[in-house]
Amino acid sequence: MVKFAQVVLGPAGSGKSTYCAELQRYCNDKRRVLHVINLDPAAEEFKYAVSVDIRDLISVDEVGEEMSLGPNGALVYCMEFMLHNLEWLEDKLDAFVDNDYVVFDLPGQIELYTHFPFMRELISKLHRWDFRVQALYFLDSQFMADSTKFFGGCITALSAMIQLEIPHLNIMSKMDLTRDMTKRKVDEYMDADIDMLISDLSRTTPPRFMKLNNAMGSLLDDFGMVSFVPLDITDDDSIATLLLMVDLALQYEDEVDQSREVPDEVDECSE
Ligand SMILES: Nc1nc2c(ncn2[C@@H]2O[C@H](COP(=O)(O)OP(=O)(O)OP(=O)(O)O)[C@@H](O)[C@H]2O)c(=O)[nH]1
Ligand SMILES: [Mg+2]
Repeated sequence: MVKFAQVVLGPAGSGKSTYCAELQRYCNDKRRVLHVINLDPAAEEFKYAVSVDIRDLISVDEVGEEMSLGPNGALVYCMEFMLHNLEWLEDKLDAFVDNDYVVFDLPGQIELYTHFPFMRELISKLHRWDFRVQALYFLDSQFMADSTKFFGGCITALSAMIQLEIPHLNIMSKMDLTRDMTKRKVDEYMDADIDMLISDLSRTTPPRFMKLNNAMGSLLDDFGMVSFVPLDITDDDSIATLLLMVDLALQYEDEVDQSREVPDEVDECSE
């Protein structure tokens, strides 16, 4: 029995929850079942139908009040609490059937993926529960404003990828906000030429950082971290292209086709 999961991560405000909502709408239109799981214990409202909500287990507000923790401490506590009570999540996910497609909407505090082992442990559990998992790391298009920002964003994406050790796609979200940029400029960032980025960076940083810039550049290049899939949430073709890429990576269609074939075989046997 196989299930499929996208984990949607990235900095605060990068468009993760909006993507989950739009992907759910798109899948509903195509009559494809998609469950969205909210794993943000500080979330306040949703634009999607929530199938599982971490706030039914624990929320930042409760923890903040009862333990006198600030918002980030409370968030870390909530994630730890969930990890210690993973049977709660397992029970909920057990209700889904073979080939169901699940999207995890995660909090925007990137230290949860880069400094703490929560996500890594959660993903290893998902694998044990027969999920094929794909990470989508969101950066929003304002990260293309300059190469310093872009570099910083790529480094956080790399850090998350190394921590999680699962198939990873970098997504450049909010592409509807880049309509006044030339296609050439956009293409330059979607599949960035590392030498060009480094020389751009060298113009804006003091000369003593040159070696560091070069080292970071070749690190990002080695991991293929400077290429992005553009996502314009206002365009269904853009959503379809991204979904197709993830489906191919997860071999979703193969699995669905195979399970469609099973009843025929059973019929043949019973004849
Ligand atoms: N123009 C535009 N705005 C967007 C897009 N996606 C999200 N937004 C806006 O950006 C803001 C943040 O979007 P969210 O989807 O809440 O971002 P998030 O990554 O879930 O944020 P956190 O949960 O705080 O980490 C909201 O005001 C959205 O309406 C997009 O594709 N285009
Ligand atoms: Mg969100």
